[in-house]
Amino acid sequence: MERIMGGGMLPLVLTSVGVLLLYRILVRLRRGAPMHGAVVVITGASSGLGKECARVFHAAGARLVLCGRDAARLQEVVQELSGSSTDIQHQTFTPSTVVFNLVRADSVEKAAQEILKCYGHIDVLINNAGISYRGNILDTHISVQRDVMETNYFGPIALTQALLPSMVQRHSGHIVVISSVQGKIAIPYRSAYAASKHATQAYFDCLRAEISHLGIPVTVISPGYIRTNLSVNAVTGDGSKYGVLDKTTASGWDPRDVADAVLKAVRQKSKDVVLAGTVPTVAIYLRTLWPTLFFKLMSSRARKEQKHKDE
Ligand SMILES: NC(=O)C1=CN([C@@H]2O[C@H](COP(=O)(O)OP(=O)(O)OC[C@H]3O[C@@H](n4cnc5c(N)ncnc54)[C@H](OP(=O)(O)O)[C@@H]3O)[C@@H](O)[C@H]2O)C=CC1
Ligand SMILES: CCCCCCCCCCCCCCCC(=O)OCC(=O)COP(=O)(O)O
Repeated sequence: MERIMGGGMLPLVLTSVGVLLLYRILVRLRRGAPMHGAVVVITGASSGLGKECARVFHAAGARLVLCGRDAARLQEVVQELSGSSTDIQHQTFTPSTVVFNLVRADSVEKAAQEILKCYGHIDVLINNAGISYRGNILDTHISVQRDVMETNYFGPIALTQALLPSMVQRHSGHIVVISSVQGKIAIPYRSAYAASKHATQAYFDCLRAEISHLGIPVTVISPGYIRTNLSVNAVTGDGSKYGVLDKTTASGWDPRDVADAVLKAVRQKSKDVVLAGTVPTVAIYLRTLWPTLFFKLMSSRARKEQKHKDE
């Protein structure tokens, strides 16, 4: 045996162990950061994409802090997650909840302190909460433009700025924001929403650059249509609720698939991710590479939509 090991087996064994180790390192690098025990804060966790993100991060073993305006609906999510057992490969933790309205600056500041008290620190902040809008600029009250901006832009950036110092102090953390394809291209009759998402993209791009040396990644995720109640909950030009499940929303991506992609982006610390089909992706490139054609297409889309409304 000694002769066999000495005469050729040893290099073979060492090479095999080396290859196996390399393989395990590559698999770990591909999978990205582990989520087990990570403290993950999710806003807008009571429904839609936020609720699905809660499900996938919970299953991955994260310690969740779920945020929303409605305490009862957040508790329902906690009950659902605590009762679920499918797909779970790790020890799981019962989520905590923090109830607050993103548009109220004082409540955001208080909520940030409450969030930090849950586990003493946070590892990942997922700014997901948001509201959409349907309307013609000519018929839209300026207060509606401001309200959408408060929910989708000022609220998330206020929460980010309130939580960031604790991440900087620990030299650790990760900021994530759910933007939209409409943070990259503006389509007619979505002025308030598209403007808030463009502002979101710009702010978090600046933040990424400013804190990259601190080892705190910033991930902007821009999905296309997702099958949620976003259009039902959208506001119109006079501030009333739109209340319609649009065909584009109803035929959108399954929120579970989008949540899986969010988990992957967080694990891999991706910087900017577009989760959309061919047409929106081509439209994003067209906006930069051939803007005159893009603007023509948008004008034609606006005319068609207006004609449809007039009929
Ligand atoms: N659905 C889609 O087609 C797409 C959605 N997105 C983005 O995904 C994110 C999630 O939306 P989605 O799940 O689709 O829609 P939903 O309407 O299902 O969820 C929106 C969530 O935001 C929360 N929210 C709304 N306003 C406030 C507020 N003032 N303060 C605190 N929380 C608030 C709601 O919580 P509650 O009412 O309980 O307070 C709710 O949980 C949004 O940022 C949206 O822009 C991006 C691309 C496409
Ligand atoms: C293959 C040839 C392509 C040529 C490109 C032509 C340009 C076509 C325009 C496409 C517009 C896509 C819009 C996508 C919008 C979107 O996905 O928004 C996601 C949301 O946030 C949805 O919110 P909403 O409230 O609007 O439902």
